[in-house]
Amino acid sequence: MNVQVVDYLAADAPQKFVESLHKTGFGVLINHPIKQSLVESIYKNWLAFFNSQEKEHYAFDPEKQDGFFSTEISETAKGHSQKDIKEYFHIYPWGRIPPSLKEEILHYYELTSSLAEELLDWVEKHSPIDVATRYSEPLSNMIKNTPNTLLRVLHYPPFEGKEEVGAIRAAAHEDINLLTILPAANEPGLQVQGTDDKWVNVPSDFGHLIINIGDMLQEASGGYFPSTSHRVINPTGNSKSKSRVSLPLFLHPRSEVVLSEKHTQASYLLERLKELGVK
Ligand SMILES: O=C(O)CCC(=O)C(=O)O
Ligand SMILES: [Fe+2]
Repeated sequence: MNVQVVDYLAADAPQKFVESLHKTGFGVLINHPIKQSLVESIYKNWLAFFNSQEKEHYAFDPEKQDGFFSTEISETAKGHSQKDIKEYFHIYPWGRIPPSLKEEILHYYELTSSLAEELLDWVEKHSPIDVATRYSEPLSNMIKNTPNTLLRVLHYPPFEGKEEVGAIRAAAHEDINLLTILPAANEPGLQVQGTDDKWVNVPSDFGHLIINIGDMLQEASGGYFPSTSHRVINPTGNSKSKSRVSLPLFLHPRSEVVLSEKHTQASYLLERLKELGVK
């Protein structure tokens, strides 16, 4: 398993990046257009929010799925019995967002969503012809004007010694969506599982932009792009006393977009949520 670190500005970037996605389900970009100062500011401002009581005013809406999800109701990965050790806030442009954080986070949402359109064009252009003919419409089109793309601000709290034995920050899982864009977190821990089942660290230097395939692109590409398992392991040493903040953008097609002969975005999502027992 060798996740490539690709220079976004290099002439052969699209080809190298898409090859890494095909082989590992992950690709990492440097020299990309998302400013590190913006990411750092978001981490700082949202850490202050998570450390305040204000979050309690935004308890998540079970129907709409926007708002704050506490550690008590945090998700349990498929096939696992313990909750992940994390809390998070789900941002949709149409959803509830704390007013003082709104402008910055929506700016980030727009920037990364438009970068995603370019990256989906790269994926399409470098898909083998028999794979590309499966796409019901251009991949970048699938996310145009979508209300379904979700930005999750994640806070993994410092360890207090009271954590349940066996629980981890984020248990092994695959993402359900088309593509995920994730700036490197402020602390390490992200790992991906290779075809030999071994876990390897994803290159996550501060400033790296990590992109991974979700189940919907695996479905749409007939398995050519694998939705690989990943996880966030627990901190050791000094890192135990530190919060970890991360910011995955889960790109979702519009609900009516056809992914495969079997599924639209909506039917696929419903099937997966039923499996997870949340619908
Ligand atoms: O926190 C991270 O680095 C990854 C989070 C993740 O994989 C997820 O929320 O799906
Ligand atoms: Fe994930």
